[in-house]
Amino acid sequence: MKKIKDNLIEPKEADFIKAFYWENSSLFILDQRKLPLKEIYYKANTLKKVRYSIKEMLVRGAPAIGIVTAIGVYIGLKEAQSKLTFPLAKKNLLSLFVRIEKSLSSARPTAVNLFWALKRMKGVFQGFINKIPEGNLGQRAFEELLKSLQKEALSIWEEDILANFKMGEYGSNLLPEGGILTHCNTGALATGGYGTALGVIRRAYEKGKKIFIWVDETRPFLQGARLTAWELSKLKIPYKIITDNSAGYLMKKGKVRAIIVGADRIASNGDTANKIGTYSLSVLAKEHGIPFYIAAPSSTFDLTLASGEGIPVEVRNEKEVLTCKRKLIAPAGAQAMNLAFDVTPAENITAIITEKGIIVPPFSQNILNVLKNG
Ligand SMILES: CSC[C@H]1O[C@H](OP(=O)(O)O)[C@H](O)[C@@H]1O
Repeated sequence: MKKIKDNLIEPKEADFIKAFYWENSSLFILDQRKLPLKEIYYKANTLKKVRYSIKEMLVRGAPAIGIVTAIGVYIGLKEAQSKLTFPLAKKNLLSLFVRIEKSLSSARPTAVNLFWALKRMKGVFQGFINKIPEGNLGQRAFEELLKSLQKEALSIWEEDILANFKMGEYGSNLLPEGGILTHCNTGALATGGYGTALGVIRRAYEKGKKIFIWVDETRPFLQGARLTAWELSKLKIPYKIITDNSAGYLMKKGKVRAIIVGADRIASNGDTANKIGTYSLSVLAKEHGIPFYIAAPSSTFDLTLASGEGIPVEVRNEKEVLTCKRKLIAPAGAQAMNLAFDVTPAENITAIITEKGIIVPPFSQNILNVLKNG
């Protein structure tokens, strides 16, 4: 690979581009802000760079954010190692972990996968230091801790890919033939690989279903027009990009047989946070009697929440709405409200496709059953 400038490396060639890859203890993140025109990897080898890549959406998508967060915990500790003196007091190691956790948890608020991953990593961390009887940690023990954390992060990644395959299998049986509408990006770029909602679409197509995809452009970040279209082109799945405002009329004209989207946080009653515009789609789907599916792994559920009321909705910089390619598209001094997500009420959702099985209403009863016994 050639290094084109600090931390930006352009791959010579790649088969199916991954949202990120791990090489010599460094994380290379595909800068999704530059797709589909440029495929450039950002070398995230410090905690600050990992946090930056999540916050600025070089990497985005709930499951992908979770995996990168998990790897970020390892990178944060690895980076600190050279500045530590051993034997290291446990309390100092704990405060180092808390600093890393605080940094990553403030990157983006809505995708619960970020916090789920932090909790998984903290469990390994806590379990490890609890096994160290004395108050201090030697260099060798620290190396062992790093190995355990790296192993946990990589298994979170592998589990996600497997979950995608299972969701693809379950969901592809649900999808009808004909026009399928999807919103935002839920493919390999938003996950550990393969995709959630786009993984269901991909699997249905691989199984020979005659489907055609309506791709909501998904302003302002254009995850649909730039990322989903890019993935579908590579997969040779037929699609057309539509403006977000066209979805309703296509439904009225009978062009949409089903809608399938991803999720960033699902409450225990089935209320679901997803990219802004999802709620409107769900209302239109209900109006037109069109099935509305959510595809998400179990790591996207937040069972501490009774309903979607408690889901934090990210508000991003208004510049993302007011500009295009850094050029102002609104009058000078104009202001914008840049809600990055909305919450779809459970009653608008036909079914939630997970790697543990398909959850149907009443969600408040069935979510726990499927997630526990699936
Ligand atoms: C695989 S679900 C991805 C989920 O995340 C997206 O949000 P963002 O691009 O801002 O990270 C969108 O809500 C997708 O449904």
